[in-house]
Amino acid sequence: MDATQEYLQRRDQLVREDRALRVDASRLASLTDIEAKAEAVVRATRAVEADSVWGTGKSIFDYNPIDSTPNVFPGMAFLTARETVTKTKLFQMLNKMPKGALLHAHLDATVNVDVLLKLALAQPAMHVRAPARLTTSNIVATLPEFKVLSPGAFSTSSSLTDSTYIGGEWVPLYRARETFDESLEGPVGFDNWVKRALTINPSEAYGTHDSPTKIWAKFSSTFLTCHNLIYYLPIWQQYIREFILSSIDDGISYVEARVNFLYKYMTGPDGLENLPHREWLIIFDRVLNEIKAELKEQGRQDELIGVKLIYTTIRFITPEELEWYTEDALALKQEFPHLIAGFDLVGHEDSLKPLIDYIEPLTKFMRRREELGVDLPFIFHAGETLGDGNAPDMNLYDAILLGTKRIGHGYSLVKHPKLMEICREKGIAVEVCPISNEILRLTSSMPAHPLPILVNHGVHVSLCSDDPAVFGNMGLTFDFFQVLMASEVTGLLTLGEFARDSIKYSMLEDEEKAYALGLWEKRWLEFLEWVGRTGDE
Ligand SMILES: O=c1[nH]cnc2c1ncn2[C@@H]1O[C@H](CO)[C@@H](O)[C@H]1O
Repeated sequence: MDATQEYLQRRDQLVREDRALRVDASRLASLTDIEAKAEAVVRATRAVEADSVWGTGKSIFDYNPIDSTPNVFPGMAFLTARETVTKTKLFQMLNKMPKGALLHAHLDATVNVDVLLKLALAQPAMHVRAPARLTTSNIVATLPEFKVLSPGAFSTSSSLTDSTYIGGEWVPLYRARETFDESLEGPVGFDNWVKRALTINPSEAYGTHDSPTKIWAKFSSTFLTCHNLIYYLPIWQQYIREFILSSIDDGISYVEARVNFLYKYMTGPDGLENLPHREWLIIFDRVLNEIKAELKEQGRQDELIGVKLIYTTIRFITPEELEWYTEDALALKQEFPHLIAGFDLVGHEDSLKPLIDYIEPLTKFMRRREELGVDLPFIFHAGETLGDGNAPDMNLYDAILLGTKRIGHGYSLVKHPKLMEICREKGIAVEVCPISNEILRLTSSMPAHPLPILVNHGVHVSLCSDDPAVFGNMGLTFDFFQVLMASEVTGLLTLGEFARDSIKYSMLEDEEKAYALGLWEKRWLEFLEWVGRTGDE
């Protein structure tokens, strides 16, 4: 062997050793022909598009002081890349991939805003108002407010833009849209006004609100605005249906969705806000069963394993108030054991209460769980921060000590070698939300995201969309795409490993899990074969 050959061998060996802990290491060690072929097709497609779609075609020696061509690169900021992404061959391939489970999504932000608006417009009881008549000069600075009024109390007011509109008056939603003034672009202008309030746009994320705290102010306002649209039973039941069906369309076969139980009641068909949490679950169960029955009729029952809910409330409540919620969650779990998967506290970690502030009610909850023999695990958000040793970063220690089954986000986990080791040993997977982290300004783009650090340390992850209606990353294809573009080590088979892990680290019972994995493996194999064939075309 000559010196070069020997060097190359040592080089290969070092790379292998360095990558030995990776979550995909054992799978990559021996590939079937089908796996190897699909992997090669995806890598080749990515390489071509890295140039043809995401390249600038310029060398670093081509300096032009007034260059204004757009700044494109693989894994670039999602909101400016989105349209281009959807046109790529790679995206179209990934769209067909069986994704496994979606383990981290806040139900309030899971239905496309166009669809939500359409559902709301069909409800005569849904009203909208603004603090003053809307004009070209105030519309951008004004947020809509929605409310369901009781049948006897419908408003006769007809326009938000007419000179007769008195600020604060309710207008039926569909009428406010029909009468929206031409100077504000009529009904289309109305739709855009509502949609702007429910989503984050690129100029906010990358311009005016380019810091975690500023973008969270916008982000929080989207939840306040959409609440009254969603938590009206006639809409809610259609909303859930839409969420489940659109997830199936994206190749997701199982979901654990976080539901915000902060508000104690939802508005019923009579316009009264009086439906308690258990009614929500009764409806949820009904919608889920209807969908399962329809799928079965169509011979598609294998496309949906199920949907479970993670009980959440928000980290601004007092520790005393938390006791009400933990008791509520325990009661719901006892009544609907098949529907409730876990318990979590959500909201902006940087500014709200850390887990340690709730340690009394949380340990009391653990005792109560034991007494009642109820299996209701913690699945905590923790470490969704840029901080190092600050309160949200310290949430990671508490989440782990409290026995969390998974970690939501865990963005700062890579700073903690001991905690990563514990995650590895105890099988605590991290719900990584790549696009969410980028839009909420923790990372400027995907190449700067810490995901490869977790993967290289052998910490298991599942990729998640978090709040797709607000970010525009509906389904899981966008998150899988961004991750694939941002690493040369990660390939299709790594994505497959993430999908497999999303089922393995779900809260499904052992038997359900084995069944779900079996179905996924079957679809995965068909998908790999299909990808391979596209390489022959
Ligand atoms: O990424 C996140 N981290 C923490 N909390 C979140 C995130 N996305 C949404 N919510 C919280 O979930 C509630 C709706 O269910 C919202 O109030 C929002 O604050």
